[in-house]
Amino acid sequence: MLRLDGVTVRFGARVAVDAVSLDVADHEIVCVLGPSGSGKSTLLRAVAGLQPVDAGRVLLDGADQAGVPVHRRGLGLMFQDHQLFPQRDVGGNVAFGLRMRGVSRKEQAARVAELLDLVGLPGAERRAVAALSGGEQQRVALARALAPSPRLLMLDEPLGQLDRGLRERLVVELRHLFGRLGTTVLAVTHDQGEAFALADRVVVMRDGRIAQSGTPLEVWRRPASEFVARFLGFDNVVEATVSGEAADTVWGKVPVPAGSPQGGRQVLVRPAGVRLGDPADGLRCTVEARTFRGHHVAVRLRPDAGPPLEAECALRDAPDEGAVVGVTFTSDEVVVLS
Ligand SMILES: Nc1ncnc2c1ncn2[C@@H]1O[C@H](COP(=O)(O)OP(=O)(O)OP(=O)(O)O)[C@@H](O)[C@H]1O
Repeated sequence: MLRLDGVTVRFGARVAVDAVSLDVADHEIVCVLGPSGSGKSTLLRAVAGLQPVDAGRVLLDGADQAGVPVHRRGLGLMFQDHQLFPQRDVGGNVAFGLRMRGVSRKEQAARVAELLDLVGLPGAERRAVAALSGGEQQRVALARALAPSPRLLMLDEPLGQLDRGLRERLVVELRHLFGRLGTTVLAVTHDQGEAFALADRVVVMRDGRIAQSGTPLEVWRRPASEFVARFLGFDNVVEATVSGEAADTVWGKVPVPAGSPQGGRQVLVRPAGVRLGDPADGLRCTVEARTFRGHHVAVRLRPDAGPPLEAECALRDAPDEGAVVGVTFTSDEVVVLS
C-alpha cells in the first residue's frame, strides 16, 4: 500500500528524516513512535504531500507521489493543525471531504449518519462543535477523516490532548473500528502506551532514522538497543561481558538466555527479572523508593556498586524504604542488547 524508499527531508543543515525506508501493508496499523524532534511528524507530512521530500520516494499502491498534491493522494488526515471548523456543525465537518468531491447531498447525509454511528456519536449532526467535549471532538475529526473512505488514514497524535482514562478507552475502540473497516493506518505518537495498544507494528524513530521496527510484543520483548530500551522506560541497563549463558557486570554475574550475543555488550534486565531476597544472597542493595503502580510496586534499589536498579514487586512483597535486600536475576527477563 505505502512504500517509503530512502525518504530524506532536510531543514537547512538539519536532517529531520534521514533515508527512511518503510512499507505499510494493506489493512496494517503502523505507529511511529519516538521522542520529540525525532522526525515523526515530518515523516507523516512527507507522506501526505505537506512537506517536500529532498531525496527518496513515496509510493502509494506502487505509484510515485512526487508532484501529486495532498488532496489527490486519497489519504485521510487527522492532524493537529487540521482542527475542526468551529463555524460548521458536526454534520458539516464530517461531510467536508464528501462535499469537496461533489458527492450528492443525499449521499452525504447517509454517509455522515453512518460515520457518526461508527464513532459512537449517532444523531449528532446538528450539534455545535464548540459544545462537544474533547473526546467527542476527536471522534468527529476521525469521522471526517474516514468519510471519503481514504486508502490510507494518517493520524498525528490522534489522542494527544485527551486525559489518560479517555485515551486508553478510545485507543481500544479505534483498534476495533479500524479492524472492522479494514483501514490501513499510519499513526504518529510519542506515547508508547498508545502505540502499543493501537498498532500491529511499531516503528521507533531516533534522530530521523528508524531505530527499531516490529510488532509491539517483539519490540517490548527484545528492544534492539539501549536507546529503544530506555525509550520504553527500561532503565536497568549495564555494561557487560557475555560468555555463554552468563554476563559479567558490576552487579555481579547476570544469567542471560541461551543463544544471546557474546562478548562486550550492554545488558538489560527488565524489572520483573529483579528478584528480592535475603541480603546474604546475591547483590546487596538498599531500597531507595517505592512507587505504587496499580497492580505492582516499582522498587528503586541502590546497589553497593553500579547503576541503580528497578524491581517490580507484588504489593505484599514490597520491602520498606531503607531496607537492605539481596538481588538475584532471572534470565528470561534479561536481554543482551546489540
Ligand atoms: N518547518 C520546520 N523548519 C525547520 N525545522 C523543522 C521544521 N519542522 C521540523 N523541524 C525540525 O525537524 C526535526 C524533526 O521534527 P518533527 O516535528 O518531525 O519531530 P517529531 O518527532 O514529530 O517531534 P514532536 O513529537 O515534538 O512533534 C526537529 O529537529 C525540528 O526542529
